[in-house]
Amino acid sequence: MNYARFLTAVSAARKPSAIRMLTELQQRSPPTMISLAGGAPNPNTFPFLSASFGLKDGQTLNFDEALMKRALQYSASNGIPELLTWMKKLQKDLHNPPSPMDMCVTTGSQEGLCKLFEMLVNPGDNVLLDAPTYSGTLAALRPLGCNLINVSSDQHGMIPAALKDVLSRWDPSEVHKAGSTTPKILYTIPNGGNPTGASMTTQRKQEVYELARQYDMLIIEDDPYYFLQFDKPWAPSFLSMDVDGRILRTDSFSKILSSGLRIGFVTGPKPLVDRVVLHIQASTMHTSTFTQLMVSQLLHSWGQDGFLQHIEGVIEFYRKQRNAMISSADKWLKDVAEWHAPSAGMFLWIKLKGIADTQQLIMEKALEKEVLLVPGGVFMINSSDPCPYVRAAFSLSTPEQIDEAFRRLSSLIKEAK
Ligand SMILES: Cc1ncc(COP(=O)(O)O)c(CNc2cc3ccccc3n(O)c2=O)c1O
Repeated sequence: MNYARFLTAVSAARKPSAIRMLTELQQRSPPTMISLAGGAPNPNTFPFLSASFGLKDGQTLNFDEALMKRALQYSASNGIPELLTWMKKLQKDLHNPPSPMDMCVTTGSQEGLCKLFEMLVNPGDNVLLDAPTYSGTLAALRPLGCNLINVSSDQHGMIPAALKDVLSRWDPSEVHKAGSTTPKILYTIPNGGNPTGASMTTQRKQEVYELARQYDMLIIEDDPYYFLQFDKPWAPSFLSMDVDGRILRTDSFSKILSSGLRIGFVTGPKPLVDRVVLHIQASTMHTSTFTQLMVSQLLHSWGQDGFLQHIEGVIEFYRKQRNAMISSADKWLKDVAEWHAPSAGMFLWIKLKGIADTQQLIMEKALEKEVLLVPGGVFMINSSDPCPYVRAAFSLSTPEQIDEAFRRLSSLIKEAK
């Protein structure tokens, strides 16, 4: 594929940082190399000596003096090699991408999304996505001055017929013409969508991918809830069907290992991942070496089987939480609201009957009743559009708290009518 047409002028202008190149050259050099090049600080001056991390399975991870010095030092912009190697094998084993792919570590998938959008989206570009969608994505896209076009979706994700209808405004044979306004980017959250909890069927993914081929679009597959799919087999990803090299996938450890460690990944064609890394070089330089090493030590100690075994425990937790929320919704909300039980993720998308817009109800009445939810307008392309939905997360509250929260929500809906 020719990726040049997808890059913004800013991204195309990025050049490797000489200093970062030297750092990486030094890190690849034999120990006999004497370097007076890098402006890195001397770790012997750092006050930290060592660290050990107690794990819930009884194991301990240790940073001895030598490892601690490395953990506290600059590292490669695309990520530390041992973490990248482990993750590349996991991606290959889980998705078996049919075309060559590269990866880089990002500070959360939020950084990955932000850098992908800034690499690909020019002011005035038409960008396709299925709203309601993650508010962090809207926050990253809106300032870029692009035209966000909604593609209808339902509890099974983006509707291919709706995408076909939106794309019918353009002639696929003119996609590469200068000045073409045909969308180049499609963004979607394929599993346990935020805020809808929707998961895309395999059939729909295949149809959407074929339309992306027809109109030569890239697909950004934002998939932080991939490991929170409650049922097996896990749905095939867009990456697993990417015969052309048009998928840019963002993964995250936030929902399965830690959100505060800020570890995410971008997976995609090397020419595009390289552009993201050039941006990292000029912005954060790299994700924290310390947290990368901490996670890498854990993953190498667990192995892939241990990692997937941990995931099973996480899935069971969220399945129980989802079941508790659905049971409380059935008990308190069935006369005043509608919803679809999610098969992944941590969110329930609830439509309040007889309420045109939930903003005021949630931001005023619900607070009085001491129940906090997110009004649906937050997730819409036009946040001022009236939205009868609210997002409820079943990740943090106990089943008892969820039940009481829905009792409060039920009473305030009845009072609002
Ligand atoms: C679809 C989708 N894509 C990317 C991300 C970013 O995750 P990262 O890997 O941790 O950077 C997310 C995280 N979503 C949220 C985060 C959050 C953080 C503080 C407080 C509230 C938050 N709420 O509500 C969220 O939905 C997401 O849902």
